[in-house]
Amino acid sequence: MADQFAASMASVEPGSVPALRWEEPPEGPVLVVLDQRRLPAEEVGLVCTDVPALVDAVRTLAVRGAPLLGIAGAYGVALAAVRGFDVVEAAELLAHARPTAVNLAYGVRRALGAYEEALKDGSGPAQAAAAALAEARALHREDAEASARMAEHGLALLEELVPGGGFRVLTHCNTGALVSGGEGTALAVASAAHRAGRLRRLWVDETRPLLQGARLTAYEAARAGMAYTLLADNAAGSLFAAGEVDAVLIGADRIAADGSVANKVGSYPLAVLARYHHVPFLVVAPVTTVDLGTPTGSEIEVEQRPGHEITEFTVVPPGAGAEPGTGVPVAPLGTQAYNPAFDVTPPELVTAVVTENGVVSPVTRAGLAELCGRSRRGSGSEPA
Ligand SMILES: CSC[C@H]1O[C@H](OP(=O)(O)O)[C@H](O)[C@@H]1O
Repeated sequence: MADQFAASMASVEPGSVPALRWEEPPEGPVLVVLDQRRLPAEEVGLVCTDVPALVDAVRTLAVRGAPLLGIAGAYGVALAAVRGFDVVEAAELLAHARPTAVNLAYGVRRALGAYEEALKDGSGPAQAAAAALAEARALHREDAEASARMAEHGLALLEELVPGGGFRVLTHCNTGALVSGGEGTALAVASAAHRAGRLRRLWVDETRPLLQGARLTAYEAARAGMAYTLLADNAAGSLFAAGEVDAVLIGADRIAADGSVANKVGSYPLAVLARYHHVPFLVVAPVTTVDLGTPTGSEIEVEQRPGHEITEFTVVPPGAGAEPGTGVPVAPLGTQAYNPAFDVTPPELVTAVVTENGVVSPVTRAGLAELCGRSRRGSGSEPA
């Protein structure tokens, strides 16, 4: 199965990488996720035959990125239902696999809701499982559509904010097709600018400690043929000082009702740099990442990850395992490490939030609520 998936990857158009796919082999349905821990060296599919396997893939960031976590969570509920596992228990495990990205709980709730609704309407377990799968597929499609519309709105905003020559855009972490049913969020805007011949340079923060930028954004940018340059996170300040950045484009894991943005750690310092250097700081996220149930940024739970991600340098070589703690120590044994996966940027440092329903700038509670209100499926959601 994994080989088939890898083989299918080879034929994938540059820039559009299937980050996950539902498969129905004779031995029973599975969710195959592209193991992002092994990129860029290997394109290997991780075959999840049950929910614990998917939960482990989420926790170890084999599958990652807010919108994709929502899609994976929804398929996970469907997997539990079609394989006759305890669906409510599976939903609980999935929704709490990682705390910060609101999309995960949202996707789980979407599929669980469809399953329970079907049972309430008198359907049997098989039909209810089919309803959960249909909802996961719907969420997958919706996210792809949202990605395309975010790219349109984001490109139009860049044209407005950065008139004249091409854009030199700095991005952090990874926000492309690897986090989405489509081409992603912030990186989808950069891809649209690239296709329009307007992307002069994509500055790619390596994004310590898990190097999503160096490993994943560089991989996606190279496949798409973008003009990109990788930099150490610490070097971003000197790029701003040299006047080399026209705009910052980042994604989000949870946007609170007041417009506070939780995103990969290192986003907040970029917002401060952008403000000091009068550079637009743009957050690109679907409305499913806006959580009107969380009033302010101080209520967002920021995931604290294991210290070995900081004290060891871990790159999964081809064919090797991806077990935690298999890295090369870069600090003395026993070193304590502070390793928040995200930080929170206050709304006053965000120039605009770009969603599939449009742009809000400045970022206000009312503006966000209005954008979310335009959605068919409603906005963000209370955590499951
Ligand atoms: C647009 S979702 C991508 C978002 O998720 C990343 O976090 P992680 O790699 O830990 O899943 C990062 O915050 C990105 O901005």
